[in-house]
Amino acid sequence: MALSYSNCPSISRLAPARPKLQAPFSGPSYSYGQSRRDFSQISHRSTRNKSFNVGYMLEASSDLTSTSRETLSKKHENGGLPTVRSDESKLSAAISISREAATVSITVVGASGDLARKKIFPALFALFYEDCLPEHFTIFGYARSKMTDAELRTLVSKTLTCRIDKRENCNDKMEEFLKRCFYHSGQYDSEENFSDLDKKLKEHEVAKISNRLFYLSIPPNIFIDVVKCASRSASSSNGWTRVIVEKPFGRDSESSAALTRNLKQYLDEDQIFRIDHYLGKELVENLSVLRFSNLVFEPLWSRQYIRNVQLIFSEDFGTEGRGGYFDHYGVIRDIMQNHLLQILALFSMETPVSLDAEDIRNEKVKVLRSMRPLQLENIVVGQYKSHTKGGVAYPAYVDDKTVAKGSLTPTFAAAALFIDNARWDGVPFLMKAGKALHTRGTEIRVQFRHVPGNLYKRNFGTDLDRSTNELVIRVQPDEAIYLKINNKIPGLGMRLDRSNLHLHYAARYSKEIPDAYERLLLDAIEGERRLFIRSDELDAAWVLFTPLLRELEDKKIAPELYPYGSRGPVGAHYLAAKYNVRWGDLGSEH
Ligand SMILES: NC(=O)C1=CN([C@@H]2O[C@H](COP(=O)(O)OP(=O)(O)OC[C@H]3O[C@@H](n4cnc5c(N)ncnc54)[C@H](OP(=O)(O)O)[C@@H]3O)[C@@H](O)[C@H]2O)C=CC1
Ligand SMILES: O=C1O[C@H](COP(=O)(O)O)[C@@H](O)[C@H](O)[C@H]1O
Repeated sequence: MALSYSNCPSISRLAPARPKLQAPFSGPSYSYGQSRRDFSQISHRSTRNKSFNVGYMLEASSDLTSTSRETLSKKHENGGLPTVRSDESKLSAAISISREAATVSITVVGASGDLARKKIFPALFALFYEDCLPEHFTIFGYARSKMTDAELRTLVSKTLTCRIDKRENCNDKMEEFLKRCFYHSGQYDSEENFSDLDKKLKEHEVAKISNRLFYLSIPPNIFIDVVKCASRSASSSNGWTRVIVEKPFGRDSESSAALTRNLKQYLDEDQIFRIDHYLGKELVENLSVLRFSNLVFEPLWSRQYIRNVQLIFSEDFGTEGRGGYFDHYGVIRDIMQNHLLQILALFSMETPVSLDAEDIRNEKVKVLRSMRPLQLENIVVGQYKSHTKGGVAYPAYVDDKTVAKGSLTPTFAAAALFIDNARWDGVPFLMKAGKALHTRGTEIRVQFRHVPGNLYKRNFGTDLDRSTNELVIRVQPDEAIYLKINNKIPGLGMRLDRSNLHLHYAARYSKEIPDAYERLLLDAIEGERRLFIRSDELDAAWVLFTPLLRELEDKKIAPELYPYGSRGPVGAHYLAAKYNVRWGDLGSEH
């Protein structure tokens, strides 16, 4: 059955970008560009917007033949709104032909591994299920393990699931998807093996243009070998070649800079898609919408009204199975320096000029560069120890055989960070991240200041803090946004209580929320870079954490032990108390 994109959900999330200043077809890597998801919006947009949609569409159509590209380019240069209007249907037709004229080959390097099985193949299937993959696409698994195509398909099929709201034809769809999956076994440092892959990819690239996406789902020590071999022996000869790089992006400023330098020996920055999957989470993406499209929030978004901001990550399981990796990095590098810091940057950045990837990333870099590097007195580290509960014995971190004996690696950390700019001067941004805690969840909590001269302060008793407003963005699980307000309890008396204005996603939206990897894979295929980390962002992030990480290691700071399944070390409460903050209770809406 021929596939079409027609059912792929239109993405109102991709708002029109600013017109590009450079020529749309310049540069070494083709930008297959924005999706037909954008094109589906064209007819709803104003004439004014159409002018930059042309730029957008031109970029999108970089896989057109040169003649049609030139024709489209000329139309753009003419500034030609009238032309655009009259030629809209021709343009759409040309673009749809162009899409048929390109194959996208997706190679998952490290296909035998955990992430590939758990996240990448299921995300690709979900995109296929939603008709979001191009008509001509092929998926190749690449790793050292010996496997046939059939064995890969069996491996992959075990983790595929169908969308809960659309179960029809699920098995057919799975079969169809699996038929497009192939496997090539090879070494990560063998150009010859990548040349063989190249030949196999070519056999499946039926369209005129071949675009290639490599997903590096492998340990970081082999990133460069793979990039070197893939770029020399298996990059596209007439379309784009992009590489998704998984974290960790180094261990500190130096190693991260070295990684970037080495990647750039073989790739241009715009071919590198550094993934932080938290940026693909629905509520993280919604942060900007909440802030910049609701008048009620943005005016309050500063030191004037916000007392503190909390970014809390908690997992109710340990490092099971990933101790080897984790012990080399620890929770500060694994969660704080990337996932939580990225959320912080989006939360606190100034209004970008537009929703264009570069404009957003410019603002993120600015705010990161306004932050104070973390200091030892503003951090508490912990490590889980064994604990028996209900007759079940839970292991200590150091019981993991892949973890070094006597390891001091933190599995928990709490930190106070500060942004030294006019908007946020003096506001503590508190981060807390831990494994093997009592619950699983990620939340952003915004505690507002007291109401000055509050007429009702008598009604709150002595604990004024309980009467301040709090905005909670529950990133996961059970996505929700709620605002804690004070309210009069109905009746003849004047008693107040705390109530929540509540947006509960499961109740409000029937559609299942896509996994972060789906969104990010689709963006990478479409050349949308907004949710990927630029190298200067990464540098700025490491500057904040590197001195502290070095000090922790040099001074061999011992983590405070906490029982598996507990709420973490008490030191985290002392740290918060130092800044007059009480941690929000994750998952609790009271
Ligand atoms: N798993 C997860 O939940 C997450 C993982 N990541 C990152 O994604 C990447 C992949 O993670 P994950 O799938 O867990 O990793 P794995 O440890 O499962 O490794 C993936 C594959 O790489 C090959 N490999 C493993 N170790 C080595 C080695 N020392 N030298 C050469 N090849 C090796 C193996 O394939 P073969 O032997 O067949 O060649 C393995 O199947 C990593 O960078 C990780 O940090 C990021 C976020 C979450
Ligand atoms: O990047 C990582 O993220 C996972 C948590 O991701 P989530 O989407 O399940 O919240 C974490 O378990 C892992 O240690 C870390 O490397």
